[in-house]
Amino acid sequence: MTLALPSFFLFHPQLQHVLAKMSFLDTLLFYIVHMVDKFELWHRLPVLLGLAYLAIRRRLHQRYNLLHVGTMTAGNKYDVHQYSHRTADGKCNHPTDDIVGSQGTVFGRNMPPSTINFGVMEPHPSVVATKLLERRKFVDCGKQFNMIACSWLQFMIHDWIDHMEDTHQVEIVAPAEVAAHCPLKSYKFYRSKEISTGSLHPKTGFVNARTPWWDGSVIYGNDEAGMEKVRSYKDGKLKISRDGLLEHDEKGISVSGDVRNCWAGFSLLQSLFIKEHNAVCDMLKEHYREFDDEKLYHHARLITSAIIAKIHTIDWTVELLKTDTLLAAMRINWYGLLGKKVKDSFGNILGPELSGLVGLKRPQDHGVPYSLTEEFVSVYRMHTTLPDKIFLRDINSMATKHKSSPPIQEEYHSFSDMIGKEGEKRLSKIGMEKMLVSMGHQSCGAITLWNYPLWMRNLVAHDINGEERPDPVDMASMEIYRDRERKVPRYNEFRRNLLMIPISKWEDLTNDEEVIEVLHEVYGDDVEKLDLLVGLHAERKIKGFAISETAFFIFVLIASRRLEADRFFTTNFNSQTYTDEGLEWINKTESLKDVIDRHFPEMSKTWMRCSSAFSVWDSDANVRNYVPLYLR
Ligand code: HEM
Repeated sequence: MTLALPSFFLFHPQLQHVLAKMSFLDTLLFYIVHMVDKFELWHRLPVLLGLAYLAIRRRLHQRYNLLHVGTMTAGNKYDVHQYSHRTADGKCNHPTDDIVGSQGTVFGRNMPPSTINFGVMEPHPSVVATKLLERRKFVDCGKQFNMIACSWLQFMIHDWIDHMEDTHQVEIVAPAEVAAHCPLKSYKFYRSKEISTGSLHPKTGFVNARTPWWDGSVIYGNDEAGMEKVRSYKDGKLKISRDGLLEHDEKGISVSGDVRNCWAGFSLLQSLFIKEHNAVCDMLKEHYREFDDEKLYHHARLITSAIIAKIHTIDWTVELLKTDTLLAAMRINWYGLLGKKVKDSFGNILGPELSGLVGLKRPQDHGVPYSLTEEFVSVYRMHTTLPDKIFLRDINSMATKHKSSPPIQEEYHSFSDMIGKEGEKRLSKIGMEKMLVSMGHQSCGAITLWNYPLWMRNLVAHDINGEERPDPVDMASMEIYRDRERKVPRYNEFRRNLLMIPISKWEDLTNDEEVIEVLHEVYGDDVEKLDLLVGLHAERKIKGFAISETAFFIFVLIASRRLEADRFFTTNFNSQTYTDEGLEWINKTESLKDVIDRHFPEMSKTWMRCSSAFSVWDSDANVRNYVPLYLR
């Protein structure tokens, strides 16, 4: 039995194709979602109804937006009991296939590769970058998100994804129309490495150089060699220098799990979580005297990775999507509808909705082996969050009653000076505490058009080993090229594939007349041509959201998947694998502020007025709301 299609979708063959595959129940659920979307309603609904909408959406995306790229079994069976820890390269996590999720596996997809045949140069990426992306005047995020939150983004990206490159180069030459405004008239870069998948659809895929699991590889490395480099081989600990910052090799490159395109704020977070790892080792050693270096390392890695995942879930994301519904949704992902107290007392006995995804009896991949996806990479292109300068605070002065000190006027650094080896040198002069307090007080860039840092249009990018490349690149235009090269659908096709209502005119996207005028200039009247990155930055935002709704729906699917598909957050999230004390450590850590308090006991008391370490530190704390969350 089929239901009549809403008129919005009748003209879009790909979507009809998806609907044709839907069961009767899913078609019905899709109609509910679609009706709510027509009235742009879900985020205005009371919390419980909003949660129901998101639950339906997630179910639909789990069924229709997970595409495996490659053959279904790539690896071998193995004895899970031999691997009660995370391996260096991400192997041996999936219960029956040792390769799934390991370094060097192929990116999955949330939708078929783009079917619309615009050329990779249409319109020219440098035109798009110059006319629609490049920063005119820095737009910040207000008090919602600070530079720690921005660095956290990169800290996570470098845990999960990095497209491997080919040896063939592409050259992009700016056309005459914009050449005078492009810092680089031409630049070269390597194509993304595309390999045959051995399956029919898609026939090719792109390779992830990092382990896609939430395994802390940003500090632990992505393979044996990376792991060996960072371990001290004493009491399970990782290498860290006396000033609390990363150690450096003879070339001045930091010793850490990931060194590519790093900047001082990113390396600061790496140091903070190495400190955390080492503190966990001390705690474990005190309670489990029989543990040797190896056991301490593996347990501390599991615990620290879980803390990172928990902070991202119930602290960072809650600040990114600051609404009651998302506060409830993210806490449900970790603790379930019944909340922390019930879960702490009884464990995960009632399944994903009531007890959360963490601690489920079995990992759940919805029939598609775990990987991160091309679309996930694309929606995380958030370089507009990076500012032009980093302002330093004087932490020796007295904090004012707003727990703030003005930036030291003469003490700021151009952002580009904070990158790579130069950035590391500056960071060691600034020191960890001053940098953390300064980043806490500075708002990061807003995810909007005309906010792409100009300095990134002439960027010296790094090789995988942190060495500077000889040829600078124009990141703004390269990002446009990358999505097209990887056949990620453009904005409108992307929305249709995500069961969202496509736009039919520029006014559906934004009210900003100036933006509409330039969209016309670049894309004419053809909304199908609109690049995903531009659409995500132009889209009207939901109140409280720092990102677009389109990007958010990919997060709804993938944020859950990172937890529910991972054996170490499900079957093995128990005291046998983590130890009792380890679970207790994770349990009592609810936020980044808790981690900061552990290592800098006076810092938040003196400098942080707000509730989360990811909002601007001199902003007001959340006002206590006496209405229970689910009744709001
Ligand atoms: C100093 C800070 C940063 C620098 C220098 C930097 C630089 C780069 C470079 C050179 C690439 C590779 C581009 C390519 O070859 O396609 C890249 C990729 C990327 N960056 Fe950044 N980035 C920085 C911060 C961030 C932040 C804050 C985010 C926020 C989410 C971010 C998200 C991404 C994503 C999603 C990719 C694509 C990865 C892939 O293709 O697999 N980056 N970045």
